[in-house]
Amino acid sequence: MLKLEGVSHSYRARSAHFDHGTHHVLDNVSLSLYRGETLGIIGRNGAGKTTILRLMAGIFKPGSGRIIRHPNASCALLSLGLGFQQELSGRDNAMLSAMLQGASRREAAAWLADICEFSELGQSFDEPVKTYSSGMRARLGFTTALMTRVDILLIDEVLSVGDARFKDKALAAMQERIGGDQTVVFVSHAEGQVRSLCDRVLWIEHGGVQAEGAPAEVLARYREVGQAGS
Ligand SMILES: Nc1ncnc2c1ncn2[C@@H]1O[C@H](COP(=O)(O)OP(=O)(O)OP(=O)(O)O)[C@@H](O)[C@H]1O
Repeated sequence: MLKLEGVSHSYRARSAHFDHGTHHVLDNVSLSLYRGETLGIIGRNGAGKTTILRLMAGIFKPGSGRIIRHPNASCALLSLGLGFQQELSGRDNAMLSAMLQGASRREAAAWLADICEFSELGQSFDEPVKTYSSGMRARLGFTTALMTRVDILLIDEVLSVGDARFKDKALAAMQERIGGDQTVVFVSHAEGQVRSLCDRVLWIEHGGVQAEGAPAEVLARYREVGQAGS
């Protein structure tokens, strides 16, 4: 569905600690994403997980290497920090999402009703998003994500916030969605979620892939190294 071939990515850095003002985040990373699988990406804070998702989504272009996406495969990045128009209400943001995905008027109306119900935002659904708490944003972000119909779903930590009851409900709904033929890349620090949702896991560190394989094995190695380093 999607392939990264020898991809490198750097950011401009203000600090002189970085190489001539350049912060090299990914160095020659190659990976393949297969149709219908859920690929987990783990790694410490700052390892480059979000950067990989943004490259996959086409938000960034790689400094070098190639990103090859299956022709006609649609792709959406679901991230809590991205995507909402702060001045608009939850409803208008959801409407915008539906329209961007080419929904008809009837589909959009059904979509709004579903988002309103699942997110349990009540009257706040019609308030501007800028007035939402982080948990409310998470509910809107997750629910909009859940209703999104795309070939490749890139999920950046959207299941990690919110209260415990909503998190359980969200996880169950995502599990059902992933169980179908949805192709997913799932970035999370929540090991339990990675283990239960993913078919395969990639561990990113020091600019490259440290390990790749079955979730239990990769998580065990990741934990071992984390403990040795602490
Ligand atoms: N826009 C940017 N400009 C400069 N540096 C950036 C930018 N975005 C990310 N970085 C740096 O690139 C590195 C990788 O960031 P990234 O967000 O991809 O990490 P991450 O693995 O998703 O981390 P986390 O687990 O904390 O979300 C970090 O050191 C970060 O400071």
